[in-house]
Amino acid sequence: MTSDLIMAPKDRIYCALDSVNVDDVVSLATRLKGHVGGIKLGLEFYCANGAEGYKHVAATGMPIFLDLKFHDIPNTVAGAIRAVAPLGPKILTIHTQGGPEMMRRASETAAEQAEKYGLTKPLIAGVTILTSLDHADMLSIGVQDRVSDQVKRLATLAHGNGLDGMVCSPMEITIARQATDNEFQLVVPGIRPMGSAKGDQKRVMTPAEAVEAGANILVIGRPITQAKDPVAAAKAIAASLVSD
Ligand SMILES: O=C(O)c1cc(=O)[nH]c(=O)n1[C@@H]1O[C@H](COP(=O)(O)O)[C@@H](O)[C@H]1O
Repeated sequence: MTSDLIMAPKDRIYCALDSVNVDDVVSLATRLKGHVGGIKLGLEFYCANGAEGYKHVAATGMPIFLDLKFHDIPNTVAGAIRAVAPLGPKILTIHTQGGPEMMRRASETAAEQAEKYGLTKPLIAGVTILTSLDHADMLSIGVQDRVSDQVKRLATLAHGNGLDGMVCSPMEITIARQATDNEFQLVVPGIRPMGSAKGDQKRVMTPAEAVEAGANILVIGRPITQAKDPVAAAKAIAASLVSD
């Protein structure tokens, strides 16, 4: 059995609201409330709107996954985590390729800051290999190993250096779980309901397949946000998830 922070199937879904428009994001976050577990704000939204924009979305009461994928030297990543910690995100991302010391510093800093501000420590999830990359892309940047082997290596490193979870494609869920433990939270983008466009995603599965494989959290953007009726799309995805 996987230790899971999530109770109802819909709570596994974090909808990626990738937009620069605060009003649009607040409006969609409000409409999705009760139908998904939370909202993911990423680089596009945060670069345009910063902490002030974040606070408008947080005011909807939706849990927020702040996905800024920090990737820098340990001191700089620790400083970035200190800067966003007071916002109280539920999940934060860093890149595992920043290495073991960076991951340890990120985790320690998140814990220190949570204590300082009386907040729950955010789940620090390490991004492994982006879901938009395949073996040929990895070869082009000099990584000879199969994607699954590299994800396994990064999973072991993340787990051993204080991270609470990791981001991987659905195709590596099984190998990531084997390399870690049942407490480790697997945050999984690259989710495409049957028949929806892959766009720039290369390593994908359906929501139900990903949950069956052991995903804790599903990150889903365009299949919900670009749907004619985003709430209906979110509800259909939640209904497709088998309750475990
Ligand atoms: O860290 C992420 O959330 C992430 C990692 C990854 O490997 N692939 C990936 O797509 N994501 C994010 O997940 C979301 C997926 O959006 P859609 O492709 O529209 O469902 C985007 O906001 C990405 O930034």
